[in-house]
Amino acid sequence: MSDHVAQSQPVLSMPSSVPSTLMPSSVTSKRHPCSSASVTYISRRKLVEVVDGLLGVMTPSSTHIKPSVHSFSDGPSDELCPYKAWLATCPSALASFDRIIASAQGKKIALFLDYDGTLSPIVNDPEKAFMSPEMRAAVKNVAKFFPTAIVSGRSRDKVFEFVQLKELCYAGSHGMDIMLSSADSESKTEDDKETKLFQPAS
Ligand SMILES: O=P(O)(O)OC[C@H]1O[C@H](O[C@H]2O[C@H](CO)[C@@H](O)[C@H](O)[C@H]2O)[C@H](O)[C@@H](O)[C@@H]1O
Repeated sequence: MSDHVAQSQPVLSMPSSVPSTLMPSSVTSKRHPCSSASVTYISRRKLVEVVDGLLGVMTPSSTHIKPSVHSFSDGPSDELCPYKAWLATCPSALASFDRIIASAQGKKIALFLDYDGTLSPIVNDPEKAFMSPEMRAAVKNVAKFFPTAIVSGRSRDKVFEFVQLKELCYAGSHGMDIMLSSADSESKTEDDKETKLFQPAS
């Protein structure tokens, strides 16, 4: 998350493709005073509702494999257990939702999601790591409010094949291959589409 122009409320950019009829009353869209961009103001209650909906669907498929104590602990003292020390500095985002919401205040929010073990359950056959319709709907919903990207070790095409949401950005091959959202590209020229869709990694 990066600092942004908001004063008391989070300020989120909304894709222009979202019809105003779909916007709940706690979300308003206004022309940004300093540019032609449309800026969406979302209430804290709505922010919690939208993100909480995604987390609710995501929690069961998220991998929570606690490493064996034997592989990490050198002795009986908790203080010596590297896994616990690591957790203290890198707590689970799913268990830190309140802190994340608090620190989102006044920031522009973008959402970066992993695919395997986050949006899909871990299964034996990688070709069958399907995303549930509920998960797809939850991700589609958050993408109405925040720029949303999936970053994966898989190829970009494979992740798109599973997810099938044009409104997202996709980074495949651990970020080496990036495709921006193509949801609003229909009206653009072929040159513009090429520039927008295929961004070389730097
Ligand atoms: O960066 P990610 O989106 O987390 O991708 C990492 C790897 O995901 C896939 O493998 C993992 O999921 C498989 C399906 O559930 C599972 O069978 C495998 O054990 C997991 O490691 C994918 O097959 C790999 O190519 C990705 O690098």
